[in-house]
Amino acid sequence: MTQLFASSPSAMNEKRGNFPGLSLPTRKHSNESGHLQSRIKSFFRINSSSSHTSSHASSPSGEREKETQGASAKNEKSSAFRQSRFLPTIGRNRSTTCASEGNALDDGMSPTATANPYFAHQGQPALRHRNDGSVPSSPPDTPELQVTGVSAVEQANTANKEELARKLRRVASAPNAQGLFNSGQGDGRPQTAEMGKEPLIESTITDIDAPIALTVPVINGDGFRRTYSSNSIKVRNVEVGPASFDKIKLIGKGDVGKVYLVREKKSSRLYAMKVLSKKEMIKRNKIKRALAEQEILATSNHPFIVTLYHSFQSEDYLYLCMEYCSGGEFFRTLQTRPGKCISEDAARFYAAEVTAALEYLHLMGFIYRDLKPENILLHQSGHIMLSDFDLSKQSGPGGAPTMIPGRSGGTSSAALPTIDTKSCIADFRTNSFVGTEEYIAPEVIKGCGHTSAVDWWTLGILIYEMLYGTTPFKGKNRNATFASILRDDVPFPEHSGSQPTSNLCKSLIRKLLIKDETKRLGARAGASDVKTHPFFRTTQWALIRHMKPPMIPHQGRAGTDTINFRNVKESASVDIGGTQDSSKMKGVPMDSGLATPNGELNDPFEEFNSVTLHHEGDH
Ligand SMILES: Nc1ncnc2c1ncn2[C@@H]1O[C@H](COP(=O)(O)OP(=O)(O)OP(=O)(O)O)[C@@H](O)[C@H]1O
Repeated sequence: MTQLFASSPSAMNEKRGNFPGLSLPTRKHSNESGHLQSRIKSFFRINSSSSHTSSHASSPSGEREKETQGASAKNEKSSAFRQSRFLPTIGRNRSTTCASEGNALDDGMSPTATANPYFAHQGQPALRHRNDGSVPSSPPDTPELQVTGVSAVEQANTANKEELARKLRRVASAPNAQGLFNSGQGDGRPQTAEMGKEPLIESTITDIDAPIALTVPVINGDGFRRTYSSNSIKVRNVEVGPASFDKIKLIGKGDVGKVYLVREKKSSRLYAMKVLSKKEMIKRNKIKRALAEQEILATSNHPFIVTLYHSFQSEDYLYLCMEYCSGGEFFRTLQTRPGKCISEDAARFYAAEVTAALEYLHLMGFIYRDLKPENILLHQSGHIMLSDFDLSKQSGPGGAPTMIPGRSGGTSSAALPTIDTKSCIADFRTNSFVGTEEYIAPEVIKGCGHTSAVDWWTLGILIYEMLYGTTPFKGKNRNATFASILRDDVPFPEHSGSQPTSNLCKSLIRKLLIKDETKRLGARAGASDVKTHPFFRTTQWALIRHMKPPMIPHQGRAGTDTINFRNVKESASVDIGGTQDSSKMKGVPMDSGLATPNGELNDPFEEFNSVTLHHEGDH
């Protein structure tokens, strides 16, 4: 068992730039709750007869880990996707950031974008490439807050560690480079038109204590409605506010937000609190992304997807109170390994967990779109947890998952019936230019729309990076990278220092990295295609949550020792310990420029849901 993350990071200067959304169709979801629930129900009905990822039962490690071992039928059902919930623990970390601060139309939510962002904009400075390893500026105007649990020495060392962290850092995620691309598209103001204008026709949670959960506001017309649909989550009106938490330490920083390790005063539990500046979101047109992230986190219920416990807002900030993944970023783990890579067996383990998480997301109608080691967090136990859903996209109502009979005469796994989760979002295409430079799929570069197949492409890149310590199409600049993505075969270097890669593994990578998305592995039946590839022949999908991860994060002495996180410098601290009740603090920052001609203020954050989510098994 390899113990990890203790070593100081070696100097690294690699960078990956992330992309902005160019345009997306407006979110139009009708009757989602019903669809989601029927999807889930039919999935479980089908799945009960097949071997599947979802039997993730209890997590054995960690004093704060929670187990729910459902004995009842209801519990068995829900436990198929999440039999265990983890409670917050420990850590130290790197963060992902936005690469650019375009002033465009948010989120790729503009309805107009059809331009090919690569060919139309080659050479433009729009998509900022953070080759200098710099860390974007933090959200400004964040007042100081009392910090507990951080020694003066540690704080004094921050500058040096920050320098190391910069070298370690290579990613900029979710940039809003739209401004780079979208001249002539829109007026550059935030897209508030489809936000919060439609009258609410239903705004109550009909039975917040019911085990099968429900719909929070439903918005009329072509608006979307939020749904929280799970047998094991109870949604309640938010039970906490900023003053309910003590801040311990800043552990991550993005371009509109910061992530703090916090302790809930009442329960003493640790959480990761993502605090997003409204002002910055408005400025950078990232409002919809934040709303989408909250929705996806609140809807998801899977052991490999970070758990949301509370979401609420104050006048200046949105708050997402999540499970604390004390193992930090998988990226950091990789970077601190010799050669920045891991063995094929270890790669198979992480690839399997990621596949399970993607399968779940697709089943729920979400395309993740930003898979990369930076967005894979490690739970204290060493299992993965996907995070950072601000680039994710929710499809409209899709089909129910269907059953694919096993192939007779195939391998044992191929002989089993499988689920076609692709059918859940099969027809959904979106056209944002989003992703991370080295991970971006050819169809995204071409700008002709993309589907959930982009997630299988990124899985191929991830597996490659785990094995080779670099990505396959990385060029000397963005255009070279894009050209290579569009044109080149996957290189499999075989120099003396490189570890041998099996033919099965190469076959999987090649199939995931097929440039034609319709021929790519996953195009036929989604995750089932991937899971039945012979590379995973030895993978026990149903037991994967019970397997011992190849690398176990170091634990600090105290739960608050964030040893697996980099030290993030905080220029201005967010006052998460304010005294006001969050529910009374909603509103638009006064200088947001969102006043209508009549002087009324549109609140772009009106649709942000303030909820507390009780997960089955948590106390
Ligand atoms: N639940 C968590 N547990 C532990 N650390 C976390 C958690 N969530 C986020 N972090 C840390 O904070 C960092 C920033 O989080 P995240 O990527 O979600 O923020 P972001 O503002 O969306 O960043 P970006 O601009 O890169 O998208 C992560 O890279 C990670 O290091």
